Amino acid sequence: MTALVDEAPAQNLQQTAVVPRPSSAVVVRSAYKQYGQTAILKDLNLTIPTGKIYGLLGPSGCGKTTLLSCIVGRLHLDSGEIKLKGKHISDIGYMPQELALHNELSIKETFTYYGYIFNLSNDVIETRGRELKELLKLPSYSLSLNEISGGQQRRVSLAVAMLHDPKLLILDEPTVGLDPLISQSIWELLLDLTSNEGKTVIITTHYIEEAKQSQMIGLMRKGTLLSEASPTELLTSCNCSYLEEAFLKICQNQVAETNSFKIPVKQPTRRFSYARDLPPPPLLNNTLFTFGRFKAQVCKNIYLLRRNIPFTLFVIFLPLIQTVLFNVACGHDPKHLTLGILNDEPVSQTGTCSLMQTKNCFLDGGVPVSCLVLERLKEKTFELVEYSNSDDGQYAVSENKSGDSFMFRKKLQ
Ligand SMILES: Nc1ncnc2c1ncn2[C@@H]1O[C@H](COP(=O)(O)OP(=O)(O)OP(=O)(O)O)[C@@H](O)[C@H]1O
Repeated sequence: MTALVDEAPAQNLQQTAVVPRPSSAVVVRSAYKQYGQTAILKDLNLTIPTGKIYGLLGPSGCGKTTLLSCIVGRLHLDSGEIKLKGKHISDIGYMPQELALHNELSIKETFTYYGYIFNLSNDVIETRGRELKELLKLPSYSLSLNEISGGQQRRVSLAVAMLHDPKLLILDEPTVGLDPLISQSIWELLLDLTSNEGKTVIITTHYIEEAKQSQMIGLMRKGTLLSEASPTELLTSCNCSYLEEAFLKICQNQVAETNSFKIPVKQPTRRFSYARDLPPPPLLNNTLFTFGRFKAQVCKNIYLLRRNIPFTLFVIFLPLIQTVLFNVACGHDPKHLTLGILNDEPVSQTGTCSLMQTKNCFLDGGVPVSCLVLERLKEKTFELVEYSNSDDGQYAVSENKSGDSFMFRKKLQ
């Protein structure tokens, strides 16, 4: 078993109860995750109340994205537990840190594609799309994603996460690189969604001060949660005016505690060797086929093919050309192919097959079999060059219609 790095356990300012609150939208208990030999999440506990914005803060590389990926089921925990209030994938809207959109699709086509995935009707997609376009100040519907800026693409990605009106929104750095006014309008939208529509939002951000608008803040460092409290509680308990300052103090306290008491990190209660022993994903999906997804994929492929006419023509006409070439090349008799035949069977005194003989059956001693074969070959398109055995030597030369000479070697007796 790999020893996990020694870190102080999380000091939850607000609550350390193991039993989740009944209204919690997400509960994570004793979460462990490692990549290779490196532990990324270490005994992480986190509780996200329903109907609130939960700001997950922490320095780059502390494991925020890994945690969110485990919550949405993209990654599996090595041990521990994640419980979600929602049971279906459509209860979650996830905006990943890296943009996972098709750059060739237009904004409208992107909405249609993701709308179909979540079984939305065309009318709902149209109405929700227009609302989100307005709210998030998106550019023209007809522009494709590779024609708009990175910030605009992030807003399209946010709109896609919100399109199906999920109960839980998981947003990985939605405001990075955005105009402060647009960032502020996004925060206002999120506040409205939580206070008026009872949605829950988990948001990660590098801008610690903007997270002040969350109702709950989780401070993460090196794979553990240092603190989980409301912004006011954090500021009061640390006696600070700014969250940055409070975060710094909490980190310093953690380092001091680790150094003075050498607090060992709690080891995982269970370690697993086989994939089948891994904790179950938070959302179970037992469906083999979803019509909405199928429709979305077909639709997306049609959009992409429409964008690339030469490729589409190639895809349609290549099988056509292949079929014609196959039919021309295979299954025909070769034309103008000179075929020489050395007939060792005595056929007649003149050494040639007589047409008269073909009237009799060869079993009655009438037509030699070789003559029948030759008759059939003459019906074909070969140019036959015949030579019959007349015992006059070991070689014989003959010519075809074009005047080419052929030499047959007689079989030695
Ligand atoms: N697929 C992977 N294989 C190996 N290591 C990985 C993998 N993905 C992430 N890591 C490592 O896990 C650690 C945590 O990464 P993660 O993306 O969760 O951090 P983060 O807190 O979201 O950082 P940021 O704020 O910069 O996005 C990093 O050290 C990263 O190098």
